[in-house]
Amino acid sequence: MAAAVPAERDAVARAFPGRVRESALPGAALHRITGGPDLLAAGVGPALAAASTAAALTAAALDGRPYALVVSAGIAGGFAPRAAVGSLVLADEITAADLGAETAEGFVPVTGLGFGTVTHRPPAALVREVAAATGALTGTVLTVSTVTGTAARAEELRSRHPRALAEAMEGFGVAEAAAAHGVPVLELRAVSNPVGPRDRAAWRIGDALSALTEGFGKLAPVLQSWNPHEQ
Ligand SMILES: O=C(O)c1cccc(C(=O)CC[C@H]2O[C@@H](n3cnc4c(=O)[nH]cnc43)[C@H](O)[C@@H]2O)c1
Repeated sequence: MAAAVPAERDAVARAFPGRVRESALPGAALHRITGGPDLLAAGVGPALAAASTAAALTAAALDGRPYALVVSAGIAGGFAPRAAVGSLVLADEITAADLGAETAEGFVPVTGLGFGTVTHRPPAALVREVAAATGALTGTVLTVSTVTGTAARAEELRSRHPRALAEAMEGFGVAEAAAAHGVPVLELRAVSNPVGPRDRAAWRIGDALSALTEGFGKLAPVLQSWNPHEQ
C-alpha cells in the first residue's frame, strides 16, 4: 500500500493488528506488518510516489517476494455532490488530469501528442468486490500535480472528466510503477475536502483518516481471498 504521508500510512496501519517492522528503501521507509500488507509513505505528488513505489516493487521482486497488488491510498478532494467529505472513493479509472499540452483549442492529453498513457484501469472484478465490501463509491479518480483551488478549475475538470469522483496527487504515479512491474493496482481514498475554491477551514482530515482506517478494515478480508490469476 502506497500512501503519500506518514499520517495516511499510519491510518491504514491501524486496520491491521500485526507488529510493524521498518526497512529502508532508496528515498523511503517501508513498514512491514506481520500477517498484513507492506505500507509505504511514498511522498506527495505523482513523481515521488512513482519513484518510491518502483523502489518498493523492485526490492520485493529482488527479494523473491514480488507483490500481487499495489494499492494507492490516502485522502482526496471530492467532486460535489457525488463524493461528499468523509466518503470513500475507489477508482475504476486512475487518470492523469494535467499530463499533456495546453493549446488554443484547449487541453490535449499526452496520448493526443503521441506518447504514453493517461489512464490505468484496476481489475474490474476486484473493484466490484472491494466496493461491495467497503461501501466505496466507484468512478474516475484524477491525479493532479496542482491542487484545484478555484470553481473555474473544478468546472473544467468536471467537463473533461464527467465520471470524476475525486482528485488526489499520487494515484497515477503509483499506477505507472505498478504497470511497469506488471502488477495490478487499486486506488482507495477518503474525501477530506471538496474540490473547488480553496478553503482550509472546510478540511476534515481527521474524519477522512478514520474513514480510511475503517475502509481498510473491510478491504483486508477481500484481499486475503483474492486470487490475481482469476482476473
Ligand atoms: O493548501 C491547499 O489549498 C491544499 C488544498 C488541498 C490539498 C493540499 C495538500 O497539501 C494535500 C495534498 C495531499 O492530500 C491529497 N489531497 C487531499 N485533498 C486534495 C485535493 O483536493 N486535491 C488534490 N490532492 C488532495 C493529495 O493526494 C496529497 O497527498 C493543500
